[in-house]
Amino acid sequence: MKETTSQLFSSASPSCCPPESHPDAPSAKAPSCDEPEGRDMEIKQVTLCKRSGEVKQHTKKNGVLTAEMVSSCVSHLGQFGTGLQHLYHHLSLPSRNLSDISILCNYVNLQKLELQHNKIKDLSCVSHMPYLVILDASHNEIFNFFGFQPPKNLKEVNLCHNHMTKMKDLSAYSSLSKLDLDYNRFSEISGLEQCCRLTHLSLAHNKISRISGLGSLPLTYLCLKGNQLERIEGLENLKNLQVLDLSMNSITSLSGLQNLCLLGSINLEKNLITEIQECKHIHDLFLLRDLSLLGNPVQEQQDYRLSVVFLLQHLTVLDQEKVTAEEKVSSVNKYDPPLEVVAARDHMTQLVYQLNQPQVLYDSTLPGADSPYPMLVLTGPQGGGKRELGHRLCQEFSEYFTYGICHTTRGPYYGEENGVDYHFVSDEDFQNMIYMGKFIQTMHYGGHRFGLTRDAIEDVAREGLACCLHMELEGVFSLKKSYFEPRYILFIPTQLEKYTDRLKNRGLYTPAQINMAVSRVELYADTNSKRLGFFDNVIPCDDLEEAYQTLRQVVKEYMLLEEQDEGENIRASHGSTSIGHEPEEKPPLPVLRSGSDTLTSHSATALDPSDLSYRNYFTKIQAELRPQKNPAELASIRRREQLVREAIVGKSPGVYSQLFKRSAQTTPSTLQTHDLGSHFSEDSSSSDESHASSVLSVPSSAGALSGLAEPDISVLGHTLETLKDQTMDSPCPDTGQLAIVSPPSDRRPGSNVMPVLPPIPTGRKTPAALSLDPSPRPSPRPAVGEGGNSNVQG
Ligand SMILES: Nc1ncnc2c1ncn2[C@@H]1O[C@H](COP(=O)(O)OP(=O)(O)OP(=O)(O)O)[C@@H](O)[C@H]1O
Repeated sequence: MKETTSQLFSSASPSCCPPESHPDAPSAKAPSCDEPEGRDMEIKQVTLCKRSGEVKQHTKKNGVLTAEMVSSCVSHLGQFGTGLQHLYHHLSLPSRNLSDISILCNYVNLQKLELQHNKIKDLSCVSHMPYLVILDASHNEIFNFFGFQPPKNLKEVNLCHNHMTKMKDLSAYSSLSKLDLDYNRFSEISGLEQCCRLTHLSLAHNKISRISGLGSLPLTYLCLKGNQLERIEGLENLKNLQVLDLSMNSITSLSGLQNLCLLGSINLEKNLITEIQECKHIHDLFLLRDLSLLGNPVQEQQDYRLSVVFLLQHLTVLDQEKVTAEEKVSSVNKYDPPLEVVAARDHMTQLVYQLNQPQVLYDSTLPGADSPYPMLVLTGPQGGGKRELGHRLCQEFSEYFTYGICHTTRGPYYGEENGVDYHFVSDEDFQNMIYMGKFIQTMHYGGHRFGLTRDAIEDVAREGLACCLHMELEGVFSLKKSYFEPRYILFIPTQLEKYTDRLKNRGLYTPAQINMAVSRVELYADTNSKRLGFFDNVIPCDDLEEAYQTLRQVVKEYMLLEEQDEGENIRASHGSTSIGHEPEEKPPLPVLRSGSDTLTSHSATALDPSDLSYRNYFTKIQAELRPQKNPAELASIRRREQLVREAIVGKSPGVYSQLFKRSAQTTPSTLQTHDLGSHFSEDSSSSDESHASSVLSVPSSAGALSGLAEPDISVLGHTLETLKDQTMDSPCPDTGQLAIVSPPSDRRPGSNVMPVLPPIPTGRKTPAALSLDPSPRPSPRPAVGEGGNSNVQG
């Protein structure tokens, strides 16, 4: 179309709008609009050009750009100037063998000029194009960097594949936003500091050995591919950078990228990065989605891909391959497995090695899988005082408890005795014990291994005592997967400064160990708040004396000692309501309520007390695997039932219910995010929430929720009915009063004895048995004291 009318041809003419008519235009000799000769000449030239291909050919050979060629290559008609003349403003002359384009001095109105793949050395004509916005002179023979006066509006310049060696000050090119200078011979970046609009800069395949001169440019894209860089530097202020290509250099470290928080893509292919740990430098770049380390030595490292995916969990593409969800999960499970995964793996390991042992008749004092052995597990962060409290408890209640001694590979602290505090063993022995299937659970902590053997519990049981243990959270998770069903009491520091000081005063730990211990407080608090009833009780341990008083109170109530002392009849009433339980069958010793006594469920089959098979460990697991109500539902039901019970027995939420405040809105939603495995362990004990606060006077922390939930009428109706039936059927034999007890669903499923069972095994606690014991157990004693009393690592 542009070649059909002479009028339009004339629009492309330099004569239409002389440079002088534009205030910004540099002085250039151009015919004025009034000059009829100019227009005539142009029309003539173009006509000539159209008629004679020969002439055109001839012009090309010379490499001199002619007006005819210009006329045939202009496009994009637009209105221009005050008079709104029609002008072409786009000239495209690629691959014309041009070397002389001086004629373009006359084309002052061009806005876009494409001259790629020619033989141009001189671009000075551009000085006459005040309106030029885009210039592409790539693949030419230009030596002179920006050898023209700055067009005011010049935004995009492509000078790739030329022969330029030195950059110059471009502060006059204030509109410049995109600059491509690939394949030149620059050895230094300079002169760009004032280009305050420059967002795209490419200097690929030059000879740059150091990144400099970028100041704080607003770059969003930077390519320095194929240079001679050895380190990443000078980028720290490029806060807008989103895409960075540093491939094909000799870079060894990712240091220098850590502040570029908008980076979304980094190409570091074909460099010399050897360490996976280098990824830590870009770990905090939360917008980073695409990273390529192809062709780096680091790729040969074992588990390279999983490690990188783990370190950079926001990545969606690594080494040009999509990061899959499976890879993300596997990497987390490998390098920072959730507690459930750690516990499941540990449980599986111990179980497999145990099953691998030649099957022998085991002379066990422990009750069978169907009647759990009473255990008390004190848990909490290291050095929180649980060990001291456990020892003290075992001293005061020595008739009922003694200390279960774990194995550890760590050396004894000053004052610790082998066989009293721990069985101190070598790594090799510990590993052998694993192979021999000795452990019920193990865990790594602080570079050492800890483990509870079946024998350790057996030793205590043989004495007719209940076993008291202390362990970290992972141990609890693992133990919950076993057939033991202890009571779990969490000791948690609520004043972190005080806790830190206590750890420091012990003089046993390095700052890193202290940091780790302190950081784990949150883990415990989180577990408590997100897993209803996971712990049976939570006791703050900022003040050890107070904590101990609470502990002994809790334990007394577990064992119904107070009720006995005070002549109360609650225990008797429990006995009287037990199905198939004769009063004379009551165990002679106080009892510990097991963690699952209070399992509250609406599944009749799961709670049928006459179903003895339920108590079988494997049946229990199968039952857990069956589809069931989701934890949020169960928790909600439990809360509501508890509300009813509390209302009936006239109990208000206990003092510790406020310890870890939770909101009714957040807890269920968090629960829903747990995996199925975590529900299992939770279900086996979570009901203790209701039990702890309904039957015990010291409620569990989970009781905090009790006042928050809106009662569900149907559930309340059901619970009220159940309780009514119970109380009607269960007159207290001693007092004749109606005893308030938990509904049958609150008891250990299948229990045919008191709901507070199991009993401490008494069979072997006889003087004879004790006197036959060749190595009487040392009496429990306080553990390593506080206050830094000359603690030396053994
Ligand atoms: N079998 C086990 N399973 C899990 N955790 C265990 C086990 N045995 C001990 N632990 C726990 O491992 C952590 C480190 O044990 P260590 O004996 O070194 O602690 P500590 O410095 O003496 O502090 P604490 O007074 O809490 O025991 C402690 O929190 C301890 O309770």
